Amino acid sequence: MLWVDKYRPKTLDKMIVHEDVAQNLKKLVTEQDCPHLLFYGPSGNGKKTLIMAVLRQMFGAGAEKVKVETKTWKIDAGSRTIDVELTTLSGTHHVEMNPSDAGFQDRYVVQEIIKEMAKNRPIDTKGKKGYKVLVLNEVDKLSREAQHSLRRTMEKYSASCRLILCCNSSSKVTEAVRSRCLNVRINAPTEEQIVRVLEFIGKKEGLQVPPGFASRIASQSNRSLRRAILLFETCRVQQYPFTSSQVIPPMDWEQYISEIASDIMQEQSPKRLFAVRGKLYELLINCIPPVIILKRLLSELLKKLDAELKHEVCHWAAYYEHRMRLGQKAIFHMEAVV
Ligand SMILES: Nc1ncnc2c1ncn2[C@@H]1O[C@H](COP(=O)(O)OP(=O)(O)OP(=O)(O)O)[C@@H](O)[C@H]1O
Repeated sequence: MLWVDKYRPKTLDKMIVHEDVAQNLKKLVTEQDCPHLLFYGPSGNGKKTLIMAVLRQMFGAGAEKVKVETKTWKIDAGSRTIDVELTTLSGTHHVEMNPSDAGFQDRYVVQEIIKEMAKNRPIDTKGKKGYKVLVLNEVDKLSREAQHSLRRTMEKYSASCRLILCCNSSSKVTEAVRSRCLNVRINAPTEEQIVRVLEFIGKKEGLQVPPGFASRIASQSNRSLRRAILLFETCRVQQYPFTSSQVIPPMDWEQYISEIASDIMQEQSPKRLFAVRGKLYELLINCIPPVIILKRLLSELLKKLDAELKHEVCHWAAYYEHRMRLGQKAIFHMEAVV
């Protein structure tokens, strides 16, 4: 098991960062009827970890037992029937899914599937009526229509179901949905907090970590906890015992993008564009999200460009990034930027 999974804190009391948020959530879950929750913040910093711990606090250790199901739903949309395939993770008291996976059919997922799940009210062990939790990931990627439907579901079934929404950017979630949830922002941890987590893992693994080594990893991690832990594990595989001068390798996909940026700068011809397209495909095949590729490519290009061109390149990158979000085939838009 990778360290990021092995050392993911399981309960709200064991959090090494965001302890204050965890304690507030604990109070909320134990003392009151929990509202709908919206977790947002940069990637790799503990949203999922907190959500899992909240579920554990609500339903006990049983919340961790989940089964993965991929089902095709037949949805009646007026004159025709639509097939929507969706993967869900379901436990006894909760269901987790990523409704934006259904692409432009996402509103059917919200209108039919989520509504159906929200309707059924479970009965707890004491015979009282309990509630079900639906965890929806990447809600910022949902279309407007889907978000409007979500708002209706939230209102109508609030007695039988609680929603826990998770996303990177709350500005892409409509005001109507945001205002019906308790918004929980999960900030990127500081470098000191990252060092604390790395030292904790080092201790658990029984490693000798030279002074300053953890803080070097933290400063290269871009304040992402997941990235810092992955880098730490890469260093461990590469060389142990650690030395204070040991090179911390960059992520290979990042290095690959930096090569693409050099290719673009060296020559601007159809032949080179063709070669770059192949490399972009390679990244997409390895499941690097297109938006992340574009962002990274832009930051690599900005390092190499003349000051007067920077503004224009940023403008076109932003323009095509927006179009990419509206469209389905990312490669066209990435190529347009190149
Ligand atoms: N409070 C914490 N204390 C210690 N380690 C943590 C904490 N929160 C998260 N981590 C570590 O950071 C890793 C990444 O966290 P997590 O998967 O929760 O991020 P995320 O914000 O949900 O990311 P994404 O938005 O990309 O899904 C976890 O695997 C875990 O090892």
